[in-house]
Amino acid sequence: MAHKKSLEALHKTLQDIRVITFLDAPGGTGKTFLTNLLLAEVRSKGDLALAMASSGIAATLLHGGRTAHATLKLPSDIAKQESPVCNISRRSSMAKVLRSCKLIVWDECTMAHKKSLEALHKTLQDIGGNRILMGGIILLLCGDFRQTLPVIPRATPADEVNACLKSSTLWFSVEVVSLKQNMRVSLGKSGYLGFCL
Ligand SMILES: Nc1ncnc2c1ncn2[C@@H]1O[C@H](COP(=O)(O)OP(=O)(O)OP(=O)(O)O)[C@@H](O)[C@H]1O
Repeated sequence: MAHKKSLEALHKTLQDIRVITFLDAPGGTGKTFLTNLLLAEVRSKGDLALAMASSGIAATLLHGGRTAHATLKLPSDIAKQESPVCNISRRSSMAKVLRSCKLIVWDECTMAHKKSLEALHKTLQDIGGNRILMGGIILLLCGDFRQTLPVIPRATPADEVNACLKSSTLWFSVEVVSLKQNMRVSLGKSGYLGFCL
């Protein structure tokens, strides 16, 4: 299997609650395929796995996926707030879901504002009543920084870089796993491979 090594590396980092795993995957390298495999693995054991994405279209590709804004109830003016949190109270049903969740997958995370990740971190700590990274819940971020960075209206490139996840203090806790083989091209016709390269 083409993803054997990446899957092993992912399994290893996903065991460690002291790190956030980032699946670095250029287009066509099988990120959606692998993510759905992991979601199915967790759910097949009867555990809860949440799937979300920064954009609606990416969310539709994940099994049971929803947008990050809808799932986490992120404030719409998150960039303007000093220290935002998700609009999820400790006693809400969503807090219950998050408390019993084994894995959270966030696809196209590179489009998210760094404050969204920080808001999730603070909210999970609050809900879990602890000071552990992400409240002790395993988080898998997926995306490709070579594609779209956060969209900040009327911003300079510097503002965009400053808003991106890599500028967050939480990025020091991120372990990167990379996918390199383009599965879409290698599985397709050789003519298409020539066209792409
Ligand atoms: N390990 C695999 N074995 C067989 N087919 C695979 C494997 N990984 C990916 N594929 C196939 O390769 C194609 C691209 O995979 P996928 O859509 O998961 O890539 P992606 O990284 O999410 O791409 P994009 O970022 O463009 O959405 C799909 O048709 C998928 O079924």
